[in-house]
Amino acid sequence: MPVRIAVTGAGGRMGREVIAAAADRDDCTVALAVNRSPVDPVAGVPVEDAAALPELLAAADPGVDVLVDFTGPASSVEYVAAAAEAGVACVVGTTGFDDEQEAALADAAESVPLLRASNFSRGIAALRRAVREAAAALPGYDVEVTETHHNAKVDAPSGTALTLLDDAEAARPDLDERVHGREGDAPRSDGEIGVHARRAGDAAGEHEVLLAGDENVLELTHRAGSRRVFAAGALDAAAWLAGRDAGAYDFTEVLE
Ligand SMILES: NC(=O)C1=CN([C@@H]2O[C@H](COP(=O)(O)OP(=O)(O)OC[C@H]3O[C@@H](n4cnc5c(N)ncnc54)[C@H](OP(=O)(O)O)[C@@H]3O)[C@@H](O)[C@H]2O)C=CC1
Ligand SMILES: O=C(O)C1=N[C@H](C(=O)O)C[C@H](O)C1
Repeated sequence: MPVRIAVTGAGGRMGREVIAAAADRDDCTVALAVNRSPVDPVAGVPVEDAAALPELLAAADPGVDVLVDFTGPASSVEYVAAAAEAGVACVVGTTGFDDEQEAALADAAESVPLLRASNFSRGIAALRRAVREAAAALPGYDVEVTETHHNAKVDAPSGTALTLLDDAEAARPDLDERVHGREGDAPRSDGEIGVHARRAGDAAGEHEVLLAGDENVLELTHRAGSRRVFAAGALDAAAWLAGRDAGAYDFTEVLE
C-alpha cells in the first residue's frame, strides 16, 4: 500500500514539486495538501487551509502516514507539533531554524519518527562524504564554502552550506572561525573558514567547497539542475520513514 503523505506549503516551490513528483510514483500518494494562503489545486490535488492541519491530521479519512514539510522555520515547528500530536511521522526539508526551533523539533522526535535534511539531493550526500575526506586529507589548506541560490531564497547561508561547514569543521577542528563574506584590509588568518552566499536568477541550488594549498587547489561543486532532485529525495525519505520507531533520522540513513 502506498505511503500516505500530507504536504505542507503545498503552494510553495517545493510543495508543488513534491506533489507533482508523488503523482509519478507507486510507493506514495498525497492524501492531504495544505497551504497558509489559498491556492488552486496543485496537480489535481485540492489544497486545504493550513490552519485546519491539526484536525485534518487527526481525521481518519484521509489517513496520513508522513507529513512532508518545506515551508519556513516557524510554520515547520507548528506543523511538526501538530503531526506529533496526531502520531504522524515527519520529513522536514525546511532550513533556517534557530536554536529554540531546533529544540522544538528534537522534542517532536521523541514521540514520532522525524527525518531532516538540509538537502535531499543524493549528489549533496556524496559531496558531504567527499568534503569530509578531502578536508581530512589536506591539513592546513584554506577552506571556503560558496553557495548560489535563486533570488527569492530567504535564509542565508543556505542550510546545505551550514551542513558542509559542519562537515569540514568535523574533519578539520582547527577551522574554528566562520567568516561570512570578507571586506577590510586584513589577510586571511589561520582557523578561518570562509562562507559566501550569492542570490541571483532562478538557480535551484549550487554549493562549492574550495580547498586551497600552495600550488594545489581542489574544488568540489554540486549543482542541482532543478528542484525535482530534492522532491525525489524527500519522497524516498518519506517511503523509508513510514512505520519506523520514534526518533531523529538523517537522510544519509535512507541512502545506506
Ligand atoms: N532540504 C531540501 O532539499 C530543500 C530545502 N528547501 C527549503 O524549503 C523551504 C521552502 O522553500 P521554497 O519551497 O523554495 O519556498 P517558497 O517560498 O516557494 O514556499 C514556502 C511555502 O511555505 C509557506 N510558508 C512560509 N512561511 C510560512 C509561515 N510562517 N506560516 C505558514 N506557511 C508559511 C508558504 O505559504 P504561502 O503560500 O502562504 O506564502 C509557501 O507555501 C526553505 O526553507 C528552503 O530552504 C528548499 C529546497 C530543497
Ligand atoms: O531554498 C532553496 O531553494 C534551497 N534550500 C536548501 C538549503 O537551504 O540548503 C537546499 C537547496 O540548496 C535549495
